[in-house]
Amino acid sequence: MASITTPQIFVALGSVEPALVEPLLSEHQRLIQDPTDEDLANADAAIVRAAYRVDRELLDRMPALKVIARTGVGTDLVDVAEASRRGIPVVITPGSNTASVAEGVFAHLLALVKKLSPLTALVREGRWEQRAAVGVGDLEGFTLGIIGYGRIGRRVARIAEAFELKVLAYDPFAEIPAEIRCDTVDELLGGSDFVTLHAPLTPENQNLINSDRLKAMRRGAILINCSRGGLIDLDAVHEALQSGRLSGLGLDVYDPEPPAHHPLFDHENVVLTPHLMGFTRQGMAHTVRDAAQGAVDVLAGRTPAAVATP
Ligand SMILES: O=C(O)[C@H](O)COP(=O)(O)O
Repeated sequence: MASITTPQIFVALGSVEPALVEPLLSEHQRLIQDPTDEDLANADAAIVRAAYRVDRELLDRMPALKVIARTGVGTDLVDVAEASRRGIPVVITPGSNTASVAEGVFAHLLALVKKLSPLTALVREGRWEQRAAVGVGDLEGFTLGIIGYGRIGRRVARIAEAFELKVLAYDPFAEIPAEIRCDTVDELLGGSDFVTLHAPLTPENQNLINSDRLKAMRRGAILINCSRGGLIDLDAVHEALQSGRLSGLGLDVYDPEPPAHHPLFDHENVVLTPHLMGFTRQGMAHTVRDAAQGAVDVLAGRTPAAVATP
């Protein structure tokens, strides 16, 4: 007589492409998008997108959960300590979208320096205004300050070399070559024409870029944030754009997401994307597959490639 096996349930918290997950699942495992309360109650594994909060209350609703798999490395919205207290590992996917995010930083930076959005608008309107070129710059010879020197920060530094940018880096936890290392955030801000953030959102890093820090920046600097929205104080940054302290701002991340409209969104020297510099076609394929594979590994009793520590 054939035995009846209860399927293992993978719930997607936030949208994931089924075609990336399903090939990794056995015939006794199934992926559920938009899970109901009952699906959550039966879930063995949760594949969690960046903007989805997994707190104590949600964990209570998933009593059968054996693994959480985050698409990416940022676990600021996952209560890793509580999950670990319940014996639930939190799989992460380091490296899966490093190139995507690092390239995204340069997409924002180049769009701002080369004024792509306003110039596109001019040509679209039939206005051939080459005098606008006086506002268009280059990267070569300027200094890029990188706050957070993990995988993504290091990748940004490598790409920066090809543009012949000078690089400075600050990270209290990472090893940084002496010739580019800054000992304080203010030292980095004061020495940089462009600043990009690659730090995790922790209680200490909340509003890392606030009005005092903005005063430490070079006049006319450009700020790019493709890490976590909570790292910057948007009101202070808006003021800095209006006063000319900042000449450009590139944002991929917000707090909360999706964000309410902020007046700085209307500023012409701003480039805005909806948290997908790490979730490009390629970034999505790698992060979702790595996360799903990690969950499959845990359920099979294998050690996953990487887990978050509380
Ligand atoms: O889930 C996502 O949206 C992507 O993996 C991006 O997440 P990240 O900002 O943590 O890389």
